[in-house]
Amino acid sequence: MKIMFALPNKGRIYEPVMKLLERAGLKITAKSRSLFANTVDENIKVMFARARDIPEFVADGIADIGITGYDLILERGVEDRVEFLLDLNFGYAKLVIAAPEDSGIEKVDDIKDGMKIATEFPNITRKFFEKLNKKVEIIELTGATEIAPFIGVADLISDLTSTGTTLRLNRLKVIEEILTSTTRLIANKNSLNNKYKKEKINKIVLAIKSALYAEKKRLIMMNAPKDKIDEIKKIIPGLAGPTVSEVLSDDNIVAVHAVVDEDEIFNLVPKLHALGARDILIVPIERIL
Ligand SMILES: Nc1ncnc2c1ncn2[C@@H]1O[C@H](COP(=O)(O)OP(=O)(O)OP(=O)(O)O)[C@@H](O)[C@H]1O
Ligand SMILES: O=P(O)(O)OC[C@H]1O[C@H](OP(=O)(O)OP(=O)(O)O)[C@H](O)[C@@H]1O
Ligand SMILES: [Mg+2]
Repeated sequence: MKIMFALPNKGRIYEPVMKLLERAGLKITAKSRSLFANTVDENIKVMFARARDIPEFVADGIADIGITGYDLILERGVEDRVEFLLDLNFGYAKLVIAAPEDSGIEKVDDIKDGMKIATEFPNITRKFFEKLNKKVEIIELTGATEIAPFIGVADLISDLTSTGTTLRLNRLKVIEEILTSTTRLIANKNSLNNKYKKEKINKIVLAIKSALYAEKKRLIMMNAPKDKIDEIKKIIPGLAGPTVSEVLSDDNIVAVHAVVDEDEIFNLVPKLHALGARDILIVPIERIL
């Protein structure tokens, strides 16, 4: 029995998804006809689709698992029909309501019934205004939404913003945040009820999890004076404390290695150096299980 894994074929999250899978050891081989691909595991097949279509494919069981944006899952309205397995913590964007800087619209209360709002997210946006009991007109666009207020197509937009550059360049200001989105690993619920498929899916989850975890960690290795080892142990947080091993050529020196947070390295290295540690190596880690 095979697992079908749906991945974005292009767009913002294509590159980070490919890199993550490679780090997770789930390498994609033999990309045939560009829509399908094999992986290093002959029972895990990949299909490439638009990120926007992946929620539906996973909900319907066309794919057993998939990677796509949280925003796109909500827009399709399939959030109750899929299982959320992992937050991959990239593809960060906020869906916001924005208005032209000089529009006089400062807050949601300033939005009047009958105003037009352009968006690539008609369903989420409609629901948002329904909750507020406002009768706005939704204008569905498929991209470059930012232009809509300036060509008379809409009064406002509901669009994604990440760095804020696009909004700023187009002289638009945020009125309200609707949701925050990141990239997610999701699964079909029936697939998780199938013992064989569940086992395979768990393998994928573990592999991706270990790669995500390793991303923020570094392996630090050094030679240190034996008599300073207690002090060194105190300052190295490490996963399970450092490993200390003998250096054959020198009785007074020990080799130390430990896994530490990437963010700790900057402050840690000078302290280790001051304690006499030398040949300090900082190495990226591919996976931690
Ligand atoms: N500026 C951004 N920064 C980070 N993530 C983003 C940004 N814009 C969109 N995303 C996220 O990327 C995912 C896919 O969106 P994207 O727009 O890349 O897909 P697409 O519409 O298939 O590609 P394209 O826009 O190139 O046609 C969505 O879940 C979205 O939230
Ligand atoms: O806040 P920023 O970092 O500037 O990013 C926001 C922009 O990114 C997305 O567009 P994308 O590049 O996907 O183009 P699209 O509008 O054609 O989908 C989004 O729709 C915004 O336009
Ligand atoms: Mg886009």
